[in-house]
Amino acid sequence: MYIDRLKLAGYRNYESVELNFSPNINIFIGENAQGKTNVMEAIYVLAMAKSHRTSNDKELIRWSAEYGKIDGDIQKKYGKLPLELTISKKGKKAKVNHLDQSRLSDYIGQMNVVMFAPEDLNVVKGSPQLRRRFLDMEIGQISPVYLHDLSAFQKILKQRNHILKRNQGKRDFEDLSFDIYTEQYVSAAVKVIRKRFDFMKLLQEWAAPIHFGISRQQEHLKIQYKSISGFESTWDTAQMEDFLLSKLKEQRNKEFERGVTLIGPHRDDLQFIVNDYDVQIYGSQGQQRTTALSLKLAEIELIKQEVGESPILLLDDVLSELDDYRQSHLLNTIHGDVQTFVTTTSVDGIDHNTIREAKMFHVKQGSVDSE
Ligand SMILES: Nc1ncnc2c1ncn2[C@@H]1O[C@H](COP(=O)(O)OP(=O)(O)OP(=O)(O)O)[C@@H](O)[C@H]1O
Repeated sequence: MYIDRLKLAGYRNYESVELNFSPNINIFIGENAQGKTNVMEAIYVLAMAKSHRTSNDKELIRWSAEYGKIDGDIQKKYGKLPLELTISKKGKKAKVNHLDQSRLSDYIGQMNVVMFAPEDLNVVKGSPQLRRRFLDMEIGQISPVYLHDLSAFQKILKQRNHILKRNQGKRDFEDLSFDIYTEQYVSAAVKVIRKRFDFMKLLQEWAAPIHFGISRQQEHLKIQYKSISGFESTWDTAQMEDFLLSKLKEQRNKEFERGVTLIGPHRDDLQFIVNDYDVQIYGSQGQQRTTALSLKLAEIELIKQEVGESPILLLDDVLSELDDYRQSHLLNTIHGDVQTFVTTTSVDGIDHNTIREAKMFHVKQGSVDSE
């Protein structure tokens, strides 16, 4: 799939702009703080109904505007798909094919993007929260059911935490409604973890050979889902539910002592193993970078397989950061098949053939000129 046309109104530093893209490579050049990332972000938001760099939607609205609007035409195998997202102080409204969507979780996934930005390097070395967010966003793109399950889980977690907080410090607390919440919590938590396990397995299958290639046949990458509950990936749903319930019983007094739910997908993590050691702890910066790149390339392949179309690739400020070998590996993988957006302050350090083939956009203070 590719995005043909994008129109921004009242979005970040854009008052109003309309852009037509190449289905292949599009390069956005400009000095710092001119609005290059804002365009990448807008494409991402159009796909995910959420920014990759803030959870506060109000930041997306231009300072002087009442609302921000992103609309774009996506070309898919079966034809054109117009998407529209309006962000106001009251919330977000989405349209597919000019028709209002009542639920955002039904909207997400119409258009698939893979974003690779400098902060993605933190997926390996940053906090577990970043890795969980990575997982949730990626699974959500290919599985709307996952987004429903995740929001059901978050709701029940909040309710359960509320009871724990209200009764914090009590020992041997007995309450029927808490037991009912716990049962609902277990079933919602296991649904989320089950899907994460399945996704990780698929991602690992794609990422391992890609990583082997980028590391010049030197490194074997393994990605593991680290469940705080101690689940095994081979367990079925019933085994997981029994196990989680018994763990929660064991931890009951501790949970009331702390006033929060201590076990579940909100505490889980991912682990990246290269040649039997943990890259997060022992990996060099180059190895962490290669791992992050392998993950992104694996995501492209995974989306192709699951959705049946290539996602759109957004490379924000990272292409010139990669050495020649990694850059050419990336460009060979996507060549001619994946619509790609690149932002950069200078074309120095970017492969000449890529520049020759690309449509160039010059960005200056919220206005864009194309060549
Ligand atoms: N809500 C907003 N309303 C108006 N302007 C905004 C808003 N949010 C951010 N900006 C402006 O957008 C500009 C930053 O744009 P952007 O993040 O796209 O930079 P960039 O061109 O990618 O630069 P860099 O190369 O440094 O990453 C800044 O000038 C900032 O003040």
